[in-house]
Amino acid sequence: MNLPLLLHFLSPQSCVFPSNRSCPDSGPGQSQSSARSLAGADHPLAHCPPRAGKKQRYHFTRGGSGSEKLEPWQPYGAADVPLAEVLRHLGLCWRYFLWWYKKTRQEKKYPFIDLLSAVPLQQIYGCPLGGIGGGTITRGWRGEFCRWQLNPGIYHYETVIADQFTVCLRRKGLTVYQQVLSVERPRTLQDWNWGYCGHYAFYHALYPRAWTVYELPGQNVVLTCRQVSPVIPHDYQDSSLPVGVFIWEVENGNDEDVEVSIMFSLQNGTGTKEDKRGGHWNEPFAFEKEGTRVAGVVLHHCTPVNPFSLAISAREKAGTRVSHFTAFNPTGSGKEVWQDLLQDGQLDSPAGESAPTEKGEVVAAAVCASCAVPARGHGTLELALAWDMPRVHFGSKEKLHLRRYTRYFSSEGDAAPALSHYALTRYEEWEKKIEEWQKPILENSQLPPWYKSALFNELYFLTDGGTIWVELPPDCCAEDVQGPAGAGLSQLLPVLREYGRFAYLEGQEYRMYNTYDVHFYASFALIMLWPKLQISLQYDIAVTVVNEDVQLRQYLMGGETAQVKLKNVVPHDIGEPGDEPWQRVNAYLVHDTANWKDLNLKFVLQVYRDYYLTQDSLYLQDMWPVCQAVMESELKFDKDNDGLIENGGFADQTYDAWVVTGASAYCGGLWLAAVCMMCKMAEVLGDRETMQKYSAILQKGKESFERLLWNGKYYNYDSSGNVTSRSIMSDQCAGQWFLGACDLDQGQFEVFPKSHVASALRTVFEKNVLGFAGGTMGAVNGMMPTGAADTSSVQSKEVWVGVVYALAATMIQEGLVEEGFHTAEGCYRTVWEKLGMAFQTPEAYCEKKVYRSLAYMRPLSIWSMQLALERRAARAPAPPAQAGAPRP
Ligand SMILES: CC(C)CCC[C@@H](C)[C@H]1CC[C@H]2[C@@H]3CC=C4C[C@@H](O[C@@H]5O[C@H](CO)[C@@H](O)[C@H](O)[C@H]5O)CC[C@]4(C)[C@H]3CC[C@]12C
Repeated sequence: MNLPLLLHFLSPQSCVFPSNRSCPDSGPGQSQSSARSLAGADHPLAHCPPRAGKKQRYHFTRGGSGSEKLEPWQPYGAADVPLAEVLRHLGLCWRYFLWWYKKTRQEKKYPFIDLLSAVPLQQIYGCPLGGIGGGTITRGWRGEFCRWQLNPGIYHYETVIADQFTVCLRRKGLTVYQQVLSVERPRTLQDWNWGYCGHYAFYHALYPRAWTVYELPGQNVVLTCRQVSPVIPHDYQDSSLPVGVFIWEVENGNDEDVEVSIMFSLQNGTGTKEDKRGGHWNEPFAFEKEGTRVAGVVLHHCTPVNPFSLAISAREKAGTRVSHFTAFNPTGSGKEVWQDLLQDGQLDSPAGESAPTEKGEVVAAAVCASCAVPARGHGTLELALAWDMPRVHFGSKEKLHLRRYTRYFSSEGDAAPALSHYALTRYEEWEKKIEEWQKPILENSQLPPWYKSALFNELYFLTDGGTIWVELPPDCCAEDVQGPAGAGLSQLLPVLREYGRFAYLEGQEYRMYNTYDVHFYASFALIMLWPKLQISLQYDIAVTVVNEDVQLRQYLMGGETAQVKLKNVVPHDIGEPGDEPWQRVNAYLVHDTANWKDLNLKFVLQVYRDYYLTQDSLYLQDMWPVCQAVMESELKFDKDNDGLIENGGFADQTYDAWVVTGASAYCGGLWLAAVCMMCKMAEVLGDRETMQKYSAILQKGKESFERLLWNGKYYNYDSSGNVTSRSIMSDQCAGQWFLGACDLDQGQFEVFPKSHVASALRTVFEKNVLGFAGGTMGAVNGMMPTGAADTSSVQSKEVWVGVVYALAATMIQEGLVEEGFHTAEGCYRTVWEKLGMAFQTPEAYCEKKVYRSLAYMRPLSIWSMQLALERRAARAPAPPAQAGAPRP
């Protein structure tokens, strides 16, 4: 049964309202009761898309006008940090302030982290539009176009009020209903009929798709807008396209025919001051190919840096008419457009382009698709949004980059019509592929619905993480890519030529690309869904390893001066969008990460994990010398030669404000896992000498690890003997997590005794999960054995969502399946439900009031839960009816 029919059968019959402007409790700010009655409701429509069983609600859903009370949480501010902590970091605060002042006030640039003005929390976001690396436009769950990332890595959080869908219904040649499908009542475009009653709409999102169901009060007509973006695992072509499609299904519940028009209006720009700079213009277009015609308007946005065009369009077919309005003033009353539509359900469609805007002027355009829907029948209207910024400069403007999609479409800035046509003729195929991919998981009745929502919806960050995917210039030679040191990687050029270069931000607020200590967690999503992008990213990291940047700079945390990048160490990140990523690495200057203990290990762990999952031997061969080089660097951290590295008495790993001294569960565990993988790789590659070297280290190191850190129940935080060295760290089994993911956790390769791993995980579950916030908010990073949270650092008392998903995966790997799901569920419910942070999952939150760094990379680690589940299912003899189901 197709979706509209399913919806039709489930539609409530009681929601018929006589007036097209009234709402049960109308007015600009709707009452909470109407919102709540839908938001948490057992509204029948909440169960529908996409073809879910009635009892499954595995999407992110919202309803109503959205004014329901969500808790007013705040980004971390000075007031939330204990005085002792501030005093401890006085030097950092001062150095950061000086650096921030120079960056923002003198150089007029974006800082890579702006601690002094965090992005304010808006609990409005829904599913973003667009494929990978071509820019993203996020819509809110109420339908607004509100988050923009067209310049790579740079976000604008601005609702553009002219960007709307409007419906017009006509019966017997007369317009009977015309409504902007928005709950807003703005001061501009006041001749439009705003204030659609949110009570009649319901939103569902299951990334990369979303559905909004609108009942039209008093009309007995139901509209479902299905939003689709081309995000298709293992597809490296269509997944790169900067497009989104809106398929409007119309259900006519009346005994007479109705003519339905959907108008899509869009401002020329993204709601910034650039929209008023002048020189922008609009142009109608029609694009016909292989018998299909698509028509609409291209909005040329002519900025000096990174100019782009937007295109709104609809597909013409028998019975569907497409019309347009080339240019109107979105800051005026909007009367001309409104009346034009009202008159006959179509737009005027003048030929010719609009005059370029004057300075201070803003321009918008509209496209309209109309069809007749028979009595008790249904119709479909297909509209699209495409954006085309093929050539991009980062902040430094040194290098010109061509986006990935220019491989398939023009790079001249004229591709918007062709992109629109392609999207409108291919989206059905995309949907089929998305369904094929998602179906086995959605239909697995043993998986809880919240997990299905979390798994797919958290994936938004792969596109909306400031993501950029570019082509290697055709004339690019090995030295351009490898840098002066010459990495000697045989597959570097072939891989980058074939799959391009991929980078995503650590977070929308932490603007560093491919932050490697964090990508370690998130990389599961990439290796499982777009493995070639993970391989390409690893080649980029390998190149940076062998190169250096001898420039000196002062580091903010300790105040020491040191080189930007040392040879033979993994960088923290590959640069920031405000500068020249890939070219200049290590935008992060809080610590000198050459002394971090986790980065090199995380490279080795990913290399073997990637090899294990892809069986790509050429990749393994290329990465092997790089692994050896970074392990040699790392060996220097084993100062007492006991086979185990020691931390340096500062926050020298991903928990970059949590000090570690001596041997530690986190870095020591990662080290042993990496040493084990070195042995395994040496075995695969037949390198006996290296195998022997690392086997000896592993023997010694395992013994030291157990002796220094095992306390009978779990591994101590560190061996310093400080007051908090017995802190229970939720991430203490990170090494085991990777070993388990590669089936390297038993027999000859067992690194951590199985009984110790089980005991440590049970302790974490009991203390950090159940003992924190009533067991409902995931796992706190650090917990004292007494049952009080470890408050020794700002980060020990935080919950890190991505760490929690990784912990849950480790639990599942170790057979603690129920515990794993309970642990992860706390984070999903906290972020997506309690805090209203849909599609902006933060790095961290505390038990009360504060969170840190919205829209963050690490939570993509939820895909490691999926890997763990798939592994278990593959290992278990599946009962015939439930093949593929996890066994609790
Ligand atoms: C003016 C402030 C609002 C108040 C001053 C108090 C400060 C002394 C500290 C309070 C909070 C600290 C910050 C917490 C987080 C940070 C993020 C970090 O960057 C990335 O963080 C990841 C961990 O979340 C890490 O894994 C990544 O590799 C990092 O790229 C940089 C340090 C800091 C900003 C930290 C600094 C000190 C406080 C502001």
